[in-house]
Amino acid sequence: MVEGLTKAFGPQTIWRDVTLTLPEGEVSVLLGPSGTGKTVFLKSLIGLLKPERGRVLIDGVDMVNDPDRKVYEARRRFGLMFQDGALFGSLTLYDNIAFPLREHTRKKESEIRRIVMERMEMVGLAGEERKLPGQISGGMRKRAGLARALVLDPEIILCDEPDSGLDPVRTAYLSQLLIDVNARIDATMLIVTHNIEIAATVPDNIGMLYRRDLVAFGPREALLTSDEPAVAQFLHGDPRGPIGMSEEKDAAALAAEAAAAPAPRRRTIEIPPQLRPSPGLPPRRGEERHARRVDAMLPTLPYSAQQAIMAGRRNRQEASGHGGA
Ligand SMILES: Nc1ncnc2c1ncn2[C@@H]1O[C@H](COP(=O)(O)OP(=O)(O)OP(=O)(O)O)[C@@H](O)[C@H]1O
Repeated sequence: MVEGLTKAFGPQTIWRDVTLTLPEGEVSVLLGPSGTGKTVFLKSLIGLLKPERGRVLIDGVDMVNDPDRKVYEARRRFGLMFQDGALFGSLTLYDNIAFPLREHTRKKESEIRRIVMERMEMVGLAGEERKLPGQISGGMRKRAGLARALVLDPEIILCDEPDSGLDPVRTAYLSQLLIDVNARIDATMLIVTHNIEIAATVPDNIGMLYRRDLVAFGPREALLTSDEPAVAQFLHGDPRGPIGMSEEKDAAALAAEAAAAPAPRRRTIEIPPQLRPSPGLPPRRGEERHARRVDAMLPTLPYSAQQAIMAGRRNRQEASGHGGA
């Protein structure tokens, strides 16, 4: 749970008064233009960066204000998947993935071996144990990073741009892998990405950081149908709108833009079905909890979001009625 979090570097406020609760066992995506502080946000959640104000509560431990020893202990509850896999270049994949177990636990090598092999199998890297990070593709490095994030049985998994540098096919595989991991271990997940395809198909919830603020956080359908100008511009990848090249446009620039060419009505985004776990895996418990939460908030959501949620449920029922997944 994040409460009133504010982070600045010197005079530069990155974001302020961010409050949100990551729903337990659900998958959430954090979107936002480059430089809005998404990575800084992830680092603040695990106590690597210290915001000036606010709290991050993980099972009673405040990752911002509690003593380092407690924060370090609580960090074990997180699995972290960084952009480039953040692997040690001189260690084999096996030793990279075993690293947190050797560092944080007193498990015997035989037990470590069992866990590492199981996680490598889970991410499709069985047989690659002896390779060095420099000998494998970027996609494999990311999967190795994910395997390493999983060895301590995390309750919360944070992924920083898991798709960066991947082609669309590898990105689709990785999306499926993230959903499968969620189905297997029921961890709370937060994925930072610019990738609209991931945002549209993977999460239960989406949030967006913009103008030093968490402008929205809610069910996937609510964000994807949002008419908030910055959210709609971002989702459509449109140069017209409040988001500028390197910073927000000021009011004069926006007025000049509107006078030069009034923005056409944007098409509503077609909301694709959310990915389901691969055959043979259990249903996601987070999905069931999400459905119950959404039921409770449904009347408070905009009409377009309600429609999208109901349509998605109808499609799912029809698909399962016809024997589909
Ligand atoms: N340790 C630091 N010291 C000073 N400024 C920093 C530090 N880390 C990040 N920043 C600044 O904070 C801002 C947000 O950076 P961050 O990497 O979190 O953005 P982001 O939203 O993840 O961007 P991108 O999507 O491009 O990765 C940037 O302006 C960056 O220069």
